[in-house]
Amino acid sequence: MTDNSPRAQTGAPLRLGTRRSKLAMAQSGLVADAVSEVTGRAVELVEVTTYGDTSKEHLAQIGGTGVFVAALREALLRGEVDFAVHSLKDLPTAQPEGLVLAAVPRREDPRDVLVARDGLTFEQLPSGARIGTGSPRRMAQLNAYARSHGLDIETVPIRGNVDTRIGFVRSGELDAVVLAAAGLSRLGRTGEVTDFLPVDTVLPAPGQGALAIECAATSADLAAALAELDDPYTRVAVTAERSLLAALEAGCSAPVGALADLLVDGQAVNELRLRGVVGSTDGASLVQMSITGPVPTSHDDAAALGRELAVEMLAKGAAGLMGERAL
Ligand SMILES: NCc1[nH]cc(CCC(=O)O)c1CC(=O)O
Repeated sequence: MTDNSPRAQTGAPLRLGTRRSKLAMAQSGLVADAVSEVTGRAVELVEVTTYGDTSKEHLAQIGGTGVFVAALREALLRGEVDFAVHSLKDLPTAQPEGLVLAAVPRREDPRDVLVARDGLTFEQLPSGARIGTGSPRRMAQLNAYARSHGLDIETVPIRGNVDTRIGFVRSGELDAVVLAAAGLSRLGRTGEVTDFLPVDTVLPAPGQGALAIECAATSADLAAALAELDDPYTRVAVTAERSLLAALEAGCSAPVGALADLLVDGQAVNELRLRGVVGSTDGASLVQMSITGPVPTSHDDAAALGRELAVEMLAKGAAGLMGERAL
């Protein structure tokens, strides 16, 4: 297949559709530079306004973070932009017809972090500490950890961009907020992190820390060029994580955590481990399991690992824990 669109032939700048938020602009800017390098073409950012950017409603009520993605995808399908960059963890697991995930670049630190007042770590938070997070996944795991370690914390539902969320701590309204390390790193704000939460305590969202570069299926030449930015290990890991999420039939704001990592024995990478968790937001019940297999050599094999873990988690009651949410 060749790319017959006029733009492919003119050498005009490639148009990167992006949301206007600081995080989206930072992510798009990083990818724009990398794409310029591999294609030898200029890349221009085209702002696309999404319903999620303007709505004051609670995310859960308007259908999860997927709303941010929809407008970008429509712009791609209409040919108004040539490619788009998403946070992979915000992408619905079903790949829409007409669009391809051209690349998943090497993932950043997948962990969640704490930004707390007075430089406090999670263990140093005082009794009764109020921790802000809008994520049922983070609530479930923080509350479960607190229960099993005799800590007294309160998770407080919040939403908003990174500035808004950290603002709750700076204003003294909350003792701490939980954010993704990758987002803060891309914003150059890692210095504000007061604790990196171990993945054994809080397993990140499927795909957290990874970006997805998407274009129209008809832009075959562009897709091939973008594929140079793909990191095969990251792709395999996030494919397993997202397949677990899909097989649990959970949405992107469900209380599901997943992380696949490569186990290295000596010099050789020889196994992929996939860990998954589902919990009730109060932390009273948690299903946490892991599975290990040979490093998948295809996306299908990676997806199979995710489905296998989902079957085991469902057998341990995972479905009942997601049932408390409509999404
Ligand atoms: N839900 C919003 C969102 N989507 C992606 C990131 C951070 C970047 C990433 O995880 O790749 C964030 C912010 C956060 O969770 O703190």
